[in-house]
Amino acid sequence: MQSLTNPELFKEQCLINDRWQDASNGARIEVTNPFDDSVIGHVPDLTEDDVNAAVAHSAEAQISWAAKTAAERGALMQKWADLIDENKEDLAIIMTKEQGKALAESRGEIGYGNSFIRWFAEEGKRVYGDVIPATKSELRHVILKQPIGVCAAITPWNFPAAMITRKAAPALAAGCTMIIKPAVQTPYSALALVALAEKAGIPAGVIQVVTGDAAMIGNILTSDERIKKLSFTGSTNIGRKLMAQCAPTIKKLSLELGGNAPFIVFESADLEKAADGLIASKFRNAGQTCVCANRVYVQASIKDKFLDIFTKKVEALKVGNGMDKDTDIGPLINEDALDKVEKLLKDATDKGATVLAGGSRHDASALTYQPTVISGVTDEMDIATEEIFGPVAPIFFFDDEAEAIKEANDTIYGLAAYFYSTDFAQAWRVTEALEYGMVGHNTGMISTEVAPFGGVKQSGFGREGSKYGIEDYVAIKYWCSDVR
Ligand SMILES: NC(=O)c1ccc[n+]([C@@H]2O[C@H](COP(=O)([O-])OP(=O)(O)OC[C@H]3O[C@@H](n4cnc5c(N)ncnc54)[C@H](O)[C@@H]3O)[C@@H](O)[C@H]2O)c1
Ligand SMILES: O=C[C@H](O)CS(=O)(=O)O
Repeated sequence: MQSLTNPELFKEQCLINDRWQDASNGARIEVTNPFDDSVIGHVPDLTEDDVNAAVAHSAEAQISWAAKTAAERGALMQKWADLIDENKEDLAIIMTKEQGKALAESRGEIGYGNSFIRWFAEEGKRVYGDVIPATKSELRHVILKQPIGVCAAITPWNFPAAMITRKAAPALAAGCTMIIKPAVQTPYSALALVALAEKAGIPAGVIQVVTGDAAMIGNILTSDERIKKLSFTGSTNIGRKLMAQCAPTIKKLSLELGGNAPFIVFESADLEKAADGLIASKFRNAGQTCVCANRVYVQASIKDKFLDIFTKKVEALKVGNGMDKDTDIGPLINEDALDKVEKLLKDATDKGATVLAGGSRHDASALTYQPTVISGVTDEMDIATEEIFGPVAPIFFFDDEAEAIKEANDTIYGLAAYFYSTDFAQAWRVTEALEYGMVGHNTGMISTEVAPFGGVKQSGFGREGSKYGIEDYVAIKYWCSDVR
């Protein structure tokens, strides 16, 4: 890949144990740039034997990795984080080339992803147990927390780096090893991160990336007894499937799944701030994030004023090549994603919605779409229940708080929700009433390594980041001892 300061970061092989290798049968998968459909390169289409070898190396490496102290693991993780910081621009270029997002967003994701490595390098030192007061004079009750062992991660294309480190960091800090299967559309960010982990001195087999047929690799990662936990981030449909595949071996599971975030603008809101927050939440990554505003509810009493402010901001957004510094919105990931956006929009307008801005493909390239606002959206439209995963803001209207809460909660999902209000009594009521794992109040950007990221209902379970995130990678052992 041209334009990299450190071309060695562009890996077209997988690191299995201590060797960068092709698939044993030489099979390869082509990877393209979603902005112009140019071929970026190829990655191995690994065989079952190749993936099973990675599992074996992971199991072997886990023993010595767990034997290190948390401080020793943390020091190696900090070296890894230092190398990521040093190579941030190259990592961002790789990400924009393979995923399409604006370069500024890629830089942001690299920093966000690295924050998990630094956070858990420290959290690993705080995996405390307990000594419980004796129930009898001769008995001692002690609680140990130990690493659960070999872990696997299956990650999506929309955040090719952060979804990797948000899983690998707590796993490694706890003394686990990790095998990662990135999305086939965006493998290079994962491979570059692992190359830097190797350079930092993280031992062979501790963190590996396997590329190839998703179903085949998934079958191995969900069924192999040696793998004790699977962490999946992706669609709810695939999450259900993987959950079922993990059942026979009772694997520990974390599921970060789909979303359908409501974004509520109450009449007491600062409308300028609300419009800025909606731009940030809705159009980040061209609307391809699990926590994007997916349904916008505007109180009827301020709808005209808010829509005027918001629509003008949407029309100012620039669509283009993510590598151009002025680009706000890059391409969608593939033709299927674009087709879905067009189908949802046609269904909505056929059923009476009105286009206030955008509404069609952009001429910047084949997979770009105009940032779009539609109003007069109703529950009868498919866009009310489906995750759009594109730059379209559907506007609903409501009269009172009770109606807004009822509408906001009317979904199988429960990942993120947002509302703007300067009435703090209302803020307490609304936050407590919203059935979501995360609530943004007067902000459209909530994600940080210090807070627990995750959902309820069919958005999954488990939490990533925060003081809670490492708990998913340890097992509690109760030791009862008669000291007579
Ligand atoms: N909750 C979160 O933190 C979060 C974060 C990012 C994305 N997502 C969700 O992910 C979805 C978009 O990402 P996507 O299109 O990559 O999702 P996806 O579910 O299609 O794919 C996610 C990962 O699963 C793999 N996969 C697909 N089928 C598989 C199978 N049968 N066995 C094993 N692995 C399989 C894919 O190759 C990819 O690596 C959206 O629904 C979005 O909301 C959620
Ligand atoms: O798409 C899902 C990501 O988790 C979004 S965020 O970058 O963590 O907000």
